[in-house]
Amino acid sequence: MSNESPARRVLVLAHTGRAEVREVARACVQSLTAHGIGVRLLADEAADLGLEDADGLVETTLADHVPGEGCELVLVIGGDGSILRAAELTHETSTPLLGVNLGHVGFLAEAEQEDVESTIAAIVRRDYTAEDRLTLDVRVMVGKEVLFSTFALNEASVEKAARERMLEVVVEVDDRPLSRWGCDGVVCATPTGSTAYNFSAGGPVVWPEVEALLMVPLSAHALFARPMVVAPTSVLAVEVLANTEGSGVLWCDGRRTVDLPPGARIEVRRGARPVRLVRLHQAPFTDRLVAKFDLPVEGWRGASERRRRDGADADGGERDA
Ligand SMILES: NC(=O)c1ccc[n+]([C@@H]2O[C@H](COP(=O)([O-])OP(=O)(O)OC[C@H]3O[C@@H](n4cnc5c(N)ncnc54)[C@H](O)[C@@H]3O)[C@@H](O)[C@H]2O)c1
Ligand SMILES: Nc1ncnc2c1ncn2[C@@H]1O[C@H](COP(=O)(O)OP(=O)(O)OP(=O)(O)O)[C@@H](O)[C@H]1O
Repeated sequence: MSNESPARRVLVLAHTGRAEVREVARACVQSLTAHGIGVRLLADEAADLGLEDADGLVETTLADHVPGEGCELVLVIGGDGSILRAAELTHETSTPLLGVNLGHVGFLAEAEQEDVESTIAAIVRRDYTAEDRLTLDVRVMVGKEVLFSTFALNEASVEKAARERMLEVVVEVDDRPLSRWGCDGVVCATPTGSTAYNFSAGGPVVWPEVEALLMVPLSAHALFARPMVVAPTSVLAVEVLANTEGSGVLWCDGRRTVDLPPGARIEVRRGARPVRLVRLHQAPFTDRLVAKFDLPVEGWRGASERRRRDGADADGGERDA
């Protein structure tokens, strides 16, 4: 490994368990270094990529390294799970994340596999912006003791631990009790997470520029069990009843977890530190939703479609009957 310190440095994180990801990751490392940009790799991923002995502009993280420190962005090669993992690894440094989707959905990714070359070119030209995504700060209290604290980019989900028992909770907004539910769980989500677990639970899709916190119950056995949207300044809480047999489990972004004993109280508020996602194009969120969820839009006749057709006609395209 080299001791030289490059003027520019990118952290490359890859889902190295997959052969096609390894191939794309190696190509990205080669291309970035060929443009004089330093690449940092996690030590185990460098080994998986066969780059542990690479020198020049490639460096691996040392035990005392904060992975994203000193890096202008993180190139994440994988799917949404990889981006959530990257958010965890770099939360401290708020280094912007640029996802290249080699997963299944890749809702959070900005580029697809076929865009790798243009993505590297945009990095080289510094032709990108970073968008702040609202996060959650999540704290689990048992009595006065803080049992666990973490952040979430998608959601904090309080779930029942045993499949044969409902979870008994009281939910609270801004220090006022709202309702008591026997349920499978409660999802507290961000706008970013609105298309993930919240979406499956019947919560609303929230455009990312909206600042809000969401709360949606999972299979609540109750007449009032609607998805809720509250101000970003609100504080949500879910209390697992103290005198209940069912205990629970907290999951944040499907990654950070803790068991919830009866009496646990989970507090969720806007995170102090956003996650920054790199934008390469200014494509509207609506287009991403349509593309990723494969929504039917044939027959739409809006203004931009009319302009597009008029342009095609002027170029000799066929006119509609
Ligand atoms: N019933 C459900 O829908 C359910 C259950 C558990 C977890 N999840 C989600 O899985 C996430 C963890 O993702 P993973 O990839 O590590 O696990 P995973 O491999 O189990 O994938 C979960 C799915 O959620 C998608 N996803 C993740 N974040 C998304 C987002 N912001 N918008 C749209 N789709 C998104 C992924 O692409 C994937 O298809 C959690 O944060 C949670 O939102 C969903
Ligand atoms: N280098 C890695 N080592 C170990 N696990 C990883 C690595 N990269 C990603 N993962 C984990 O693998 C799982 C799947 O990640 P991936 O990004 O491929 O998501 P996916 O589910 O295949 O795609 P999508 O989420 O877009 O549908 C996630 O839990 C993620 O945290």
